[in-house]
Amino acid sequence: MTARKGERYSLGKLIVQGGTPLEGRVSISGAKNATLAVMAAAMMGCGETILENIPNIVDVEVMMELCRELGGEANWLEPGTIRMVLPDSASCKTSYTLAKKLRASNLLLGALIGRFGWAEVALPGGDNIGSRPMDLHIKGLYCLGAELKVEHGYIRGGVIGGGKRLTGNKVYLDFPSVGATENIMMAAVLAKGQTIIENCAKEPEIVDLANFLNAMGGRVRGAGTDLIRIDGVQRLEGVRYAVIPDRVEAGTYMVAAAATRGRVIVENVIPTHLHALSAKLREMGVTVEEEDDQVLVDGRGEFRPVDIKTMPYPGFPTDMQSQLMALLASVSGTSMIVENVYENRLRVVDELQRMGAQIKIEGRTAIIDGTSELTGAQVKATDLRAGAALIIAGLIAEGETEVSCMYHVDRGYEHLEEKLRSLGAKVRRVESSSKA
Ligand SMILES: CC(=O)N[C@H]1[C@@H](OP(=O)(O)OP(=O)(O)OC[C@H]2O[C@@H](n3ccc(=O)[nH]c3=O)[C@H](O)[C@@H]2O)O[C@H](CO)[C@@H](O)[C@@H]1O
Ligand SMILES: C=C(OP(=O)(O)O)C(=O)O
Repeated sequence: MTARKGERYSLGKLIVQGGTPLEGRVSISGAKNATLAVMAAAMMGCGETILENIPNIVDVEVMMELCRELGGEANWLEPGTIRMVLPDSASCKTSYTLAKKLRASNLLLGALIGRFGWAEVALPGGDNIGSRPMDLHIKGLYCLGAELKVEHGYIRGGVIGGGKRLTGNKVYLDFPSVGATENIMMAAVLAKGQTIIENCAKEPEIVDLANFLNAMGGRVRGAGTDLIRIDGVQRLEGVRYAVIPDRVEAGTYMVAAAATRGRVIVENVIPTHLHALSAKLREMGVTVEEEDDQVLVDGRGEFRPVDIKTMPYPGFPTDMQSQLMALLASVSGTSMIVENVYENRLRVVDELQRMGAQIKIEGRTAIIDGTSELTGAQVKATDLRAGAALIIAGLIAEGETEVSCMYHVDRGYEHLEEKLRSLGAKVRRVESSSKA
């Protein structure tokens, strides 16, 4: 596949001309967060794995680089399809340089310890949206017999007393952490005996990972409920697998359609994954109709303000909160958003205020008074979803908005400009030489 580095590693800005309702159809790419977990798990298989429906985004590129750094192979076979293989001679070490670029590098911990009994991984990066500790991952892996130390920015360690295989056990998570559930699942799938993860995460990405591990020969049951049971197997085989569609990308286009008072059919989605968002949009007065693998969003009506609390799945996703805030900033009346997952995920408010949004923060709550018109301004993406929110705000604002720090957005949205332009949006990328 030809490199498209100019686009994917862009430091550029997005210029958004507001005022055009989005109309048409948009097809949703594979889920970033499912892809990254499945890619980590692919490194546990003996032989090559072919993954389909893979989005061409920066985080996927970095995960492929991490696989190569470990001594494996990872390459695009065609758009949407990658091939990965990690041999028995893998190094089990990831560098700070790569690991810091994304959150999901932390999933190599469970994958490597599960397969090789040992790992040394640099602490991950990802969005700066609040404290993102690894204590639940480490405690969970300790229950399976791995002793891990955090030293000099790395998590190092392996099976207590040496050896390659962990031992299944009961793990209770204090909070249903997505990453901790994924790491423990991967470590447990090759452990001796049975592991039970209680109060685990229930996100669709967890179910996708379980399906992938099972396709490789694992025995994982209960994914999607709050108790996962895993019977350890001796080995996993490389397979061919297609990841689920991205519910956050889908949700972003749904909100953009509503915000611009447009009408868009969002295709290649699993509508049940979008229920928390669809319910809120309907409560606002937006028409949302589901059919098989598509959702129609029609925003040509009167909107009411709503209140939102972010929660683990099936609650309202934290990853959709900023985008909805941009929409609510244009809805008359007072709406409230309570961010329960990350204590610092309201930083987008400062940027929306530059565009004239009337939003106050009290603790973890944003109080949005949607009476004033948004106006185009120079703003910066403070994280991936904040960037998406500012683009939505730009689409409804009067005049031109310049969203800088687009590298955040490039971590998670495939072909963003093309997709927006196909819906009639006036957007263009301008390269810049600095990250600011
Ligand atoms: C790559 C990926 O899949 N990222 C998603 C994943 O992130 P990630 O897996 O990092 O999110 P978690 O579910 O682990 O984090 C949720 C909460 O748990 C806390 N926590 C987490 C782990 C831990 O050991 N200790 C602890 O206290 C975090 O501080 C946070 O407050 O789920 C988040 C919650 O849906 C999403 O926003 C991210 O898009
Ligand atoms: C927070 C997110 O990503 P990450 O966990 O990769 O930082 C996100 O996808 O919104």
